[in-house]
Amino acid sequence: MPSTLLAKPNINNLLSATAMALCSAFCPRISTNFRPKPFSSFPSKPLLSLSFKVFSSQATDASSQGPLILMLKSESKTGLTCFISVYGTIATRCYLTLTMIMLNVTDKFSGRVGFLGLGIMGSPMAQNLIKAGCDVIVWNRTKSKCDPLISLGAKYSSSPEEVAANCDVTFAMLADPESAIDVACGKNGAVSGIGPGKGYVDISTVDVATSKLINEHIKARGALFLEAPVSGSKKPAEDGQLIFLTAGDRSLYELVSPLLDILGKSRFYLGEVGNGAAMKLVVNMIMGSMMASFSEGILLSKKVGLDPSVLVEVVSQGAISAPMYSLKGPSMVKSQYPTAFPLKHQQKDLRLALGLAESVSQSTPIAAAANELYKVAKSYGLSDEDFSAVIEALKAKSQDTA
Ligand SMILES: NC(=O)C1=CN([C@@H]2O[C@H](COP(=O)(O)OP(=O)(O)OC[C@H]3O[C@@H](n4cnc5c(N)ncnc54)[C@H](OP(=O)(O)O)[C@@H]3O)[C@@H](O)[C@H]2O)C=CC1
Ligand SMILES: O=CCCC(=O)O
Repeated sequence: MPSTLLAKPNINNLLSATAMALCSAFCPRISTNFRPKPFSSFPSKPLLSLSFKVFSSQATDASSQGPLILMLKSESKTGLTCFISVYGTIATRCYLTLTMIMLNVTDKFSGRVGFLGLGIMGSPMAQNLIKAGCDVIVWNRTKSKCDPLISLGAKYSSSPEEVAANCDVTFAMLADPESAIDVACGKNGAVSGIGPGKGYVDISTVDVATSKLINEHIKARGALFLEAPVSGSKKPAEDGQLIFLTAGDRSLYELVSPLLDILGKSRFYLGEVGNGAAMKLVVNMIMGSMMASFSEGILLSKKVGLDPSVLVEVVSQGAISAPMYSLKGPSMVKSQYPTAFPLKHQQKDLRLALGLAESVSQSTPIAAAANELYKVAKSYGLSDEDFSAVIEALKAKSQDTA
């Protein structure tokens, strides 16, 4: 009997793994093609990373038709107690139902939260915090973008300095290294308002040096710093399904984890400041090259008389399938690029990733070629289109050479 199962951050994986492990332990005769019922009724959001212990069980012999009842209990450091019951009936097939009851949920952040930068990503993130009941103060360079959030209950402050002074923790979601530095360290920047006992969480995608610089300024004021760039785009931001790549002050990470869990589906703590930025740039370097390569494939398939929509379908069923291809492919085939991740930001990330590679003499010829293509796309005025519009740069290149 397994006495301890370490749960992964995703609750569905957790429940599936728990069910399967218990099932195989208690029901040795269950056929190998056993399929558990989908756990769609369980929350898809991560709740906690927990260790489960069997605290009560009643199982009949696997060969009988009787019920299997198993209770697991876990208590987290934050006082959350979680019970999982597993019921099974063994016959020709086994049906499993998992029931999870969450009790004594105390894992929440009660301070005031600042949010700087209300673009494509920042707006839905701030909105999710407000909807979750957080006390939020917003600021954005273009003030009108604050209005929808103020209608939802946010307060407004007229500078990053004021936001940081009035909040326990301040998040920043800005375009690039320059704006991240300006908003944090510039005139009336967050650094001027922050102080001991407060925290600054930069979720913008920036390079390692920028993150370290902001960290130093925040630390010099006696406050705490966490970098926390995100994987996931507009829709995951709206749905609270982002992936956080955090690094920096561990105590601030622990403090804001309940907020990250409102905004995201998982979070990684990667140690020293710079590791989160580096991880994010590596991920986006891969993504930028993938999109450039996918664009070439779509155009080549069309040139040789194939239906690119069929290519998208074929790709989606094979080993190279990726949500990104299924999501963007159909609109790319129609030459439509509704902006979720602006092309200018993808090119910025490739540029920064190439800098990172240069700093350690790592060869990245594919990313370098992709970067050139995004630069061409920018020169065609596609900066604010979705990054999938990079395909237009290839269309133009083929015309040049025809
Ligand atoms: N969109 C996406 O899918 C994802 C984006 N990211 C990253 O998140 C960050 C934000 O992205 P996204 O929301 O898409 O970008 P947007 O371009 O939609 O928003 C950028 C934000 O930065 C502000 N800003 C830009 N320049 C300055 C400046 N000089 N001073 C003050 N504020 C400034 C903008 O203010 P204003 O409204 O006044 O222009 C706006 O609030 C970027 O680093 C991006 O790479 C990460 C994951 C996914
Ligand atoms: O930085 C942008 C990332 C977009 C995504 O992860 O889908």
